[in-house]
Amino acid sequence: MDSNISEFDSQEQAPNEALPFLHASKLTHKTLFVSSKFIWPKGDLVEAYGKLSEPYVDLEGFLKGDKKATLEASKLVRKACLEHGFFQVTNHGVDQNLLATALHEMGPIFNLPFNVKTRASQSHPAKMWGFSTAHSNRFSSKLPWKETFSFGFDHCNSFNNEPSVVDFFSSTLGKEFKEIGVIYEKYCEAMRDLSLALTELLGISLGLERSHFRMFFEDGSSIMRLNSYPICEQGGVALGTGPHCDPTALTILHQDQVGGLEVFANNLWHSVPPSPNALVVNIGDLLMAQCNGEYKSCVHRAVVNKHKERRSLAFFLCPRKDKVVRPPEKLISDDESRKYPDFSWSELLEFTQKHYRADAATLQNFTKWVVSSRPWGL
Ligand SMILES: C=C1C[C@]23C[C@H]1CC[C@H]2[C@]1(C)CCC[C@@](C)(C(=O)O)[C@H]1[C@@H]3C(=O)O
Ligand SMILES: O=C(O)CCC(=O)C(=O)O
Ligand SMILES: [Fe+2]
Repeated sequence: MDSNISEFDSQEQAPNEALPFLHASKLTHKTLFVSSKFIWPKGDLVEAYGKLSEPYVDLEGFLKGDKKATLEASKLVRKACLEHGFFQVTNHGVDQNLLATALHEMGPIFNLPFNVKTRASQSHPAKMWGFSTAHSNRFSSKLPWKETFSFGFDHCNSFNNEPSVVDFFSSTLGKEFKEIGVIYEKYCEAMRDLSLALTELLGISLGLERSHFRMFFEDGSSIMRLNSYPICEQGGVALGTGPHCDPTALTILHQDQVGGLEVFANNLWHSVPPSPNALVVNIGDLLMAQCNGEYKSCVHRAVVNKHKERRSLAFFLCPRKDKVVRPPEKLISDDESRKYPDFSWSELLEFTQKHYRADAATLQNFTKWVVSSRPWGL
């Protein structure tokens, strides 16, 4: 992993030469060549060894309040989180039509004309919302082979000064996108409800009050990201999203049936074939810090596809920005065993947006960065 704090600080904004290239490949559906900016180090390109045998957690009984089913589900979640931080959930209660519609409506969004996308692009590297093409305005190498559209979702109706999803769509994409904005607002509401329910399972699995994490997140403001991965005929050198842990707490990913998500476990990459009735869940850095490293933040990536465009929707659960991340006493044997400093979500988020490109070692490097800047240390 060659990204480091100074690289991000020192580089000037990358010229947008990637933009025409990506659009050229999309327009002609033929990849002319892969610009060197999209080529990843060989260490990041090691092929997957096989399929991941992650647990499929059936949530039906848990969501109905069945005590035995809840215990069973929490045991499966615990096993997955101790191993690699990744599992899938079935009977999750999210409306299948809403899931299908949210995936389908990504078409009109990503097929918008170039000038509309440019107007709705992330206006400044530190601004997270809107379109981004290969993050070419933020990075100058190892560009991800993807277009993204990101927006915020306030769990409690603009408590965190986030505009509503509907207002964001209308103001950013145009009034004709109001109805699509309603769909994504409903989608985010469903993801909020499911992710908060999952925090209860996580609390139970750690021997905490089931409300412990729910209370920490319920008045938060989460990140919603639509990912479009264009066809890349020259596979083997580019990556849709490079190896990383999500800096956030917990991610619920809904993917189409193309495939490309991979998880790093037992020192090997494993593919995660899409499962039509399941949603992917992975633990992020924030939750790993909240349990003092007991659960693993999932290392994952998205590989490119030579024949088909791939789409996914990622809901990243986040608390309020001023919330301080500190493990409960029950999970800390003594002060010496603290692996991470107390920090606010806004500190970690700002670190990933202004100083360090999130990768598979974000939390470790954030810890070094924080401890070096605080005279009292950890
Ligand atoms: C807090 C965040 C930063 C990223 C979006 C959310 C959660 C996932 C992060 C990300 C996807 C991890 C891989 C690198 C990244 C730069 C990307 O490829 O998009 C990350 C996101 C970001 O910084 O925009
Ligand atoms: O699209 C995928 O399969 C993974 C995307 C991802 O990991 C992310 O956006 O953080
Ligand atoms: Fe991710």
